[in-house]
Amino acid sequence: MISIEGLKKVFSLNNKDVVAVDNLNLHVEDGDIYGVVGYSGAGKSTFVRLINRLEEPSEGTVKIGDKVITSLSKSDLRIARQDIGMVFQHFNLLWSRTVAENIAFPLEISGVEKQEREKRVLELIELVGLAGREDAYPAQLSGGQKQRVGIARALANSPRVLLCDEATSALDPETTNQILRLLQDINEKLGLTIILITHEMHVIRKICNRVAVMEHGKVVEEGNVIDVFTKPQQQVTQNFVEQLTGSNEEEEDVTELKEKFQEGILLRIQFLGESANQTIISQLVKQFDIHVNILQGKITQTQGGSYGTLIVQLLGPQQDEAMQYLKEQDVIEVEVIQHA
Ligand SMILES: Nc1ncnc2c1ncn2[C@@H]1O[C@H](COP(=O)(O)OP(=O)(O)OP(=O)(O)O)[C@@H](O)[C@H]1O
Repeated sequence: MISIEGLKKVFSLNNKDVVAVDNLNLHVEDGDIYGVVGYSGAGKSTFVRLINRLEEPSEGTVKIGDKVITSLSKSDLRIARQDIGMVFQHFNLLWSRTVAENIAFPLEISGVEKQEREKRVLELIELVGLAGREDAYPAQLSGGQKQRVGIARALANSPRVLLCDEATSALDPETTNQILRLLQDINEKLGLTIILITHEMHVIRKICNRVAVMEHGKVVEEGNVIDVFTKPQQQVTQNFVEQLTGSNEEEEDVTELKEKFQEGILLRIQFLGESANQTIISQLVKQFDIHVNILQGKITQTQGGSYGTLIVQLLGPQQDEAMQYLKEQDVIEVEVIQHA
């Protein structure tokens, strides 16, 4: 488990103090893919760099397993860092070295013998899907392939923790999805704990099981992804969730929908993540003498189930009974927008 207590980082800039990370507390369980999301300047990059002491904290402790990282001497820190891989937004590859040589680099530093090194490099190349490209130079690779090299290099010393600092932010959407799938695969295959920093909520949605939202150097909200997505508490979290659900636009549309669909009952159904909710609409149509007119909606999948909203119109003799049935289901929340 990773345990972070009272972490603080103050930079001094033109004789002014900038508090980048401010009394940050966080607990990450083994095997988590833990997402940290926040707007630019929230302190995410500083935070992730404090974990392996690429930045020295001003205050606080970072504990990984039974090692207090923040109290280690420089030489002990070097050894402890073999347990903490890191992936960067701009890959940070060595441009004059081939793919295989880039991946071998951390193994050379930790003194692994040549034969063992070559074997490990081949395993890693296979793992990240770069077979056949071992002799290419970074300049000859696509962005996604460069990041695969970055990931393989980060995994070279078989770390227990992988820190990803905006690992997909320089990539197009399709490549982002491939890299996220690779991270998920590695998490499952190797049981690796991943802390992933991002400003993109869809990255959190795709692969994280837990999320922390950062603002002004602090964690302002945290929890299981599905809980935070379905019941965001803070304004900043609501803004991030709206990136995915488009609920901002939805509010504007509701007035129009009410005018356009004046018959029957208009309902907003919020799906709360349980997989059981997926057949609710079809069950409704089977059980009651009604028509369901789906007017608007966005349902999306997370690691914890589906969530999102649907706006529907119920029409027919049993529309009230159908509405009552929906209200009794505890895997959804139902709000009556209009009842003719
Ligand atoms: N080396 C530094 N010296 C002075 N101030 C810094 C330094 N590094 C970061 N900061 C400041 O600390 C704050 C947090 O920056 P940080 O880069 O950690 O945020 P972020 O959430 O990662 O944002 P971004 O995604 O834009 O990098 C910002 O106000 C930034 O200007």
